[in-house]
Amino acid sequence: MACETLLLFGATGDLARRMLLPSLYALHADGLIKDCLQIVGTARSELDDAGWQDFAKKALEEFLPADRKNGDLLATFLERLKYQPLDASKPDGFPALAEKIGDTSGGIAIFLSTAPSLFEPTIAGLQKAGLAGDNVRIGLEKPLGTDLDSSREINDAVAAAFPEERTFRIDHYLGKETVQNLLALRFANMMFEPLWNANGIDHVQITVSETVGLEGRVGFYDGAGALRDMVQNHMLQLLSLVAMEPPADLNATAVRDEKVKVLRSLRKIDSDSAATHTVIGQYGAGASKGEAVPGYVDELGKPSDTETFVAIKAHVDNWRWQGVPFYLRTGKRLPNRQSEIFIQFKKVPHSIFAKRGGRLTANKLVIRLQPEEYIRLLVMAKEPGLDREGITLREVPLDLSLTSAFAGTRRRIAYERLLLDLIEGDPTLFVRRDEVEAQWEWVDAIRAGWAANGMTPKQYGAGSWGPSAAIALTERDGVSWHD
Ligand SMILES: NC(=O)C1=CN([C@@H]2O[C@H](COP(=O)(O)OP(=O)(O)OC[C@H]3O[C@@H](n4cnc5c(N)ncnc54)[C@H](OP(=O)(O)O)[C@@H]3O)[C@@H](O)[C@H]2O)C=CC1
Ligand SMILES: O=C1O[C@H](COP(=O)(O)O)[C@@H](O)[C@H](O)[C@H]1O
Repeated sequence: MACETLLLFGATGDLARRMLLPSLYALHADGLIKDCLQIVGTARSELDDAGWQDFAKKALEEFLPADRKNGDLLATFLERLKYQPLDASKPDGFPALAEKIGDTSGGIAIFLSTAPSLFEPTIAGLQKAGLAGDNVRIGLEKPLGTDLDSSREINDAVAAAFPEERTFRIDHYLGKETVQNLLALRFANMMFEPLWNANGIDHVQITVSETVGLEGRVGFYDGAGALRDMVQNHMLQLLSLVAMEPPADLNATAVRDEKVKVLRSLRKIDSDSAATHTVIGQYGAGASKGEAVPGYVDELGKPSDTETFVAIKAHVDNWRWQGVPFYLRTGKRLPNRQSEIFIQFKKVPHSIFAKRGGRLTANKLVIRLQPEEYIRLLVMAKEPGLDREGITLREVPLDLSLTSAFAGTRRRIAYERLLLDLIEGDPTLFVRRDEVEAQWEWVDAIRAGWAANGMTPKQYGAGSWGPSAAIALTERDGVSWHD
């Protein structure tokens, strides 16, 4: 039987250059994909096989870490690569693509790394050329629409050719090692689960902060904004992993069933609550990592009301999380690149140290996703001494540095895992249609609330933690952001 093909749309794009080709090289170098698997790239650019191999070689030279570069492996990797020029918006080029692929009996894993406006014609073309059979899976890069309606349209177009079990929607955060570790932390340890609810937890914070600005993605970002670019997908996926019930199994259905229950339990933020439960900002000129940087509209070259920062106070209305706020915050041009989940536990019900001067701070758990990966539990300890003038208690960290605990293990980039799962057909770390749609439904209501309240982004200086209103959002509840 013939071997499988990986068919990559958007083969000449930025994502292919920075992430997909380096990830595929890593899978090749580690012997994780079959020797016979061919990688067929396609885009409009008029390249031949050698031209795309050259493109890939340059991308790998630029984006592979020095210790991963190996001339022999690079040569054998490039031999896998074939290229077919194609305008995916037109059906006539697809038969030539099918011909390039050749024998499809080994199956095809398709990855659409193109704008979603191309998904519909691409799928129609694939179908017509006989490239959408039972042994074909399709991976879809985000964004999956701009709202619930457009997302449904995309999902319907995909579903016309690919049933849900062969549709793999990418959220690259699910491929990150520490995100998966969240499942291990919660469900492979006995100590957290009894406290992982409204009785034990005061509030949760999820921060995904970036130092970068527009990074050349002007056209896309200004039409999206932080809510749709980051919250609708990555942050709601993180929230659902933090808040979900223990799945009965690690299989795709069990995990996704539990996540979607959380997403459906999110309390709607609408025109009544948008102004009190959300804050939007847009960066002005400032400094990033010590260097002066222009503001968003200067980078963009025109006035804009697009938010580059959003903070939200969310609630999961179910038994487990009643009364526990989930504060979400994400933005561009913030002081650090830092993604983390911060769990603030409740205070002990009674302090036996109070009369002796001992002051208690409630426990905290920090799950740092990037740039470093660690899990840190802050616990109270007594300072050594004879305590003649009272007991001094201090918060001390119990640290699990994943980087050092697994020092001999290479940290893979998210797309390595996701591409391998797509090739092998494991959907666990991909997003199901009902999840995406629940995410859009929640986000759409927020956007409608902003419009109804005439909310526009407040300015914040590049290099700051967003508008001061974002600080007020939590301080009103007596909570400080964990910076
Ligand atoms: N870059 C990133 O970091 C991220 C990107 N994404 C998403 O991934 C997708 C790809 O992003 P990115 O690589 O940055 O985008 P680019 O604009 O860099 O690349 C787009 C790719 O699509 C191809 N393309 C454009 N029009 C057509 C067409 N009519 N027919 C066939 N191919 C076409 C382009 O090649 P050519 O011009 O030769 O046709 C190119 O290969 C986008 O949806 C983006 O939002 C998501 C998360 C992060
Ligand atoms: O999907 C996206 O994610 C990146 C951030 O990803 P990370 O892995 O670097 O945290 C973000 O910059 C981009 O705007 C967004 O589209």
